[in-house]
Amino acid sequence: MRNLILVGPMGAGKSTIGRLLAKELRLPFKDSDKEIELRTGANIPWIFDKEGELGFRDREQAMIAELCGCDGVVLATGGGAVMREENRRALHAGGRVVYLHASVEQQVGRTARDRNRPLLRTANPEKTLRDLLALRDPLYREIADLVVETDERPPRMVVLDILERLQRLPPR
Ligand SMILES: Nc1ncnc2c1ncn2[C@@H]1O[C@H](COP(=O)(O)OP(=O)(O)O)[C@@H](O)[C@H]1O
Ligand SMILES: O=C(O)C1=C[C@@H](OP(=O)(O)O)[C@@H](O)[C@H](O)C1
Ligand SMILES: [Mg+2]
Repeated sequence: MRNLILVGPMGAGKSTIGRLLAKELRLPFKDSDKEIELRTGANIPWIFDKEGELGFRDREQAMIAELCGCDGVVLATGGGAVMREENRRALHAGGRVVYLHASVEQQVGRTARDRNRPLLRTANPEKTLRDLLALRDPLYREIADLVVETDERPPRMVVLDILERLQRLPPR
């Protein structure tokens, strides 16, 4: 399989664990959101403000298509990447897909201090995360080769679990 791709909700740890996995595997690491920021020179909240969510999703779709065409990279996606069917197809075809699962309670704790997620600027971020997870969880599962629990486990332990379970996956 060409790439190793992380999907899952905000605060699951895709960016953190992707970086550690890439280091461990000595592969390049790409974070779709970071690549969009590098390419545009703007941060994610600014893009949402100026272009709306639709503008961001179009940029995200183009970036996912490009990054899924790479060979031998670890790729962290944004939590909403699975919302578009075109992205799900590209991600599934682009390599092994790992769904990093986190409970809503853990997501709340891990995202509370970070102002960089425009979708969580709501009166009740916990409800927002719960509603998004209800909608997206089946989509993460639809394309995942592995579902990995991240609740109450430090990133290093999640990384070791992924590496061990990847070895035991049958070929697709
Ligand atoms: N397994 C974990 N246990 C505790 N904290 C974590 C874990 N994974 C990530 N974090 C922390 O949660 C926050 C969000 O992680 P991040 O990698 O940005 O998530 P994502 O990219 O999935 O939104 C960061 O502060 C990170 O250090
Ligand atoms: O869930 C989402 O729709 C989003 C998740 C974010 O990435 P992380 O999942 O890395 O926080 C980022 O792409 C954007 O703010 C939208
Ligand atoms: Mg991230």
